[in-house]
Amino acid sequence: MTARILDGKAIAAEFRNECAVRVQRLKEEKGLVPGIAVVIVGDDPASKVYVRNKAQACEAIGMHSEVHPLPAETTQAHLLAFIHALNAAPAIHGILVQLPLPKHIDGQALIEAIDPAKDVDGFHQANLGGLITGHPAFYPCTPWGVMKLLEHTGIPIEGKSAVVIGRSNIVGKPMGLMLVHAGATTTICHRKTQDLAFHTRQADILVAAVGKAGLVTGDMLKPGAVVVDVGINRLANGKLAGDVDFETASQVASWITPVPGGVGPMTIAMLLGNTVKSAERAAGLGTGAETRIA
Ligand SMILES: Nc1nc(=O)c2c([nH]1)NC[C@@H]1CN(c3ccc(C(=O)N[C@@H](CCC(=O)O)C(=O)O)cc3)C=[N+]21
Repeated sequence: MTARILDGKAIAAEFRNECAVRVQRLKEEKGLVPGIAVVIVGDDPASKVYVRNKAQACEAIGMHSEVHPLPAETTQAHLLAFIHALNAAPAIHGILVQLPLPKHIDGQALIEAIDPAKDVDGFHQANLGGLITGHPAFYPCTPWGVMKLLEHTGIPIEGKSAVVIGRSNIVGKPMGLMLVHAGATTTICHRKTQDLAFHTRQADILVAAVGKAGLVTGDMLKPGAVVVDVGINRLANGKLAGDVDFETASQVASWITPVPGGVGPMTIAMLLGNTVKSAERAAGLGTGAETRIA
């Protein structure tokens, strides 16, 4: 079998176009421009690239975006005060604190300081907790983007066997919950899992979110599986690679995401979606179909 490419770049572009229409409607009907504030502490070079990409994506659909670069030695107290000010700013509908943060900063405390109604990353406890019952204010962008990719295959999730590799708070755990909500029998594997291949071979849907290049090879897959690669690993030669060995996996899978051009662009598109959603709520507009998963 040769897998079909699950083209995140194209699907993200389509979703961004839908967001642009919603931004236009907000402007015309409510005179409101959705706004996002990105706080970036220190000068991690990778973070700078991401933040620039996010800002460009926002501006391209007519949103307001502001980036607040703060020096690495900024204090926790200053950052908390900064976030409180953004919470109170009416022009700001989404607040994102770029991770990773310098070591002296308590990142969790910063995330909890964000108004959950502006937590467009979906990282606040109130939103991650809301995932349990299925009604958070915002879904975390990466797993939500994965759900959109799965939807695109047209393959029903209900009753399928899903395996997530990775148990992080921002990808693996919320991903597992979303798949459960969508009706998949779901296993979350992680570094303590005894026989990873035993589990992955059962998977109709496999999501790898570990950060280890080449972890998943074709021989570990069930023939016809849908394979979603969340990993972004910078190789020694400067190239990006996922957690999945594309060469062998694409011989066995029915659908597979590339890296780059798979999950990454979806993450950014979902961030825009969450910010537009937040602005729609502020304007008293509906929060219907676009908030549902799968
Ligand atoms: N508060 C916070 N929220 C985040 O969502 C967040 C964060 N911090 N810190 C860093 C990670 C990483 N992340 C990516 C988003 C898009 C691409 C992306 O678009 N990647 C392109 C390739 C980009 C390249 O060439 O480097 C692709 O996969 O095609 C990658 C990584 C969001 N993150």
